[in-house]
Amino acid sequence: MDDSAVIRAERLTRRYGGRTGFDAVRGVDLSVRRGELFALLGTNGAGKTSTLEVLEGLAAPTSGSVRLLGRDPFRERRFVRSRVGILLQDAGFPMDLTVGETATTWARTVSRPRPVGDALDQAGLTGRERVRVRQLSGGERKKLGLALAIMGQPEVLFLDEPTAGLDPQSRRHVWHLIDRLLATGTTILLTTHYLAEAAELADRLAILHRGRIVALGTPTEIAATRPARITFSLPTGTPFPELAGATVTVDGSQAVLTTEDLQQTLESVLRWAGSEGLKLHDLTARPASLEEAFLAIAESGDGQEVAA
Ligand SMILES: Nc1ncnc2c1ncn2[C@@H]1O[C@H](COP(=O)(O)OP(=O)(O)OP(=O)(O)O)[C@@H](O)[C@H]1O
Repeated sequence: MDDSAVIRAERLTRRYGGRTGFDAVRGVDLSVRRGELFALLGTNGAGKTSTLEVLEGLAAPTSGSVRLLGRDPFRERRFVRSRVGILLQDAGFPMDLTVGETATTWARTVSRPRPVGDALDQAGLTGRERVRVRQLSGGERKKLGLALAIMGQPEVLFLDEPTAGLDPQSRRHVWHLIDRLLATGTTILLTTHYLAEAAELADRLAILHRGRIVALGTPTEIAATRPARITFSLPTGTPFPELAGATVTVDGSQAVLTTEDLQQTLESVLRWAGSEGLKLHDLTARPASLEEAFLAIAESGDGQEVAA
């Protein structure tokens, strides 16, 4: 296990409802390095929040071990609390306070608060200080949660679905905030259902499925566990040759090839088209996306570990 890990879980399990209860997390091993953004992905109910709460120290593991900044986050709350920021999915703010009052009250509870105006500005709430929490939209409450999570200038930031429910512009704003935090060395663990967001932001990610990690690696490594695709159209009835290493499907004029070696297959296709004097219309060639890898895992029943 990596000694430079800021967050570390070994054989982590979490069960709800006692001995005969439900195992939401079933033996998770992961480590997050200093300064990295690690994304935890998974279908609804896969166990992301259940895992996060244990890593944050908000719940004890049923078994296994967790280290946050080298400490037990559940037993050593005092130590980790001043160094860690947390955005919960449902923050439960007092509804009668204004945004400014909520932020000021929170700033008094952290040891190294940034200026309240700065935290609100970073989270995209400038000009909303006097608005009561009950009058905020769902997206604005999310932003308030973000402002509080970064208030203490944390070394480690846990973000449970930070962009869920945000409009595209606000989502982009949060991405820029995340970029700035990473640039100052913050370590970030986030969950998201937006695969393009994970592909864009994450240094590494894990896909949880039914409480187990079934894929772990960089977004590119995980996408590469699925075959690449080449598509084009050609005159109906044109005979198409067998190509080593590729699966070819021709439906009318539309040809779809899947391959583990995109470059080699593409070369073969272009050589064949050249020798036949054919023009391939609508030609596309691309590696698999993270979304394709995710869907393959989600549809695969129990799933197998696909990368490490
Ligand atoms: N307090 C609880 N008591 C019993 N079961 C729970 C409790 N909290 C969560 N679960 C169950 O544990 C499983 C994992 O839930 P969890 O919230 O960790 O999933 P998730 O991956 O975060 O899902 P989502 O993407 O929908 O937020 C689910 O089947 C859920 O019903």
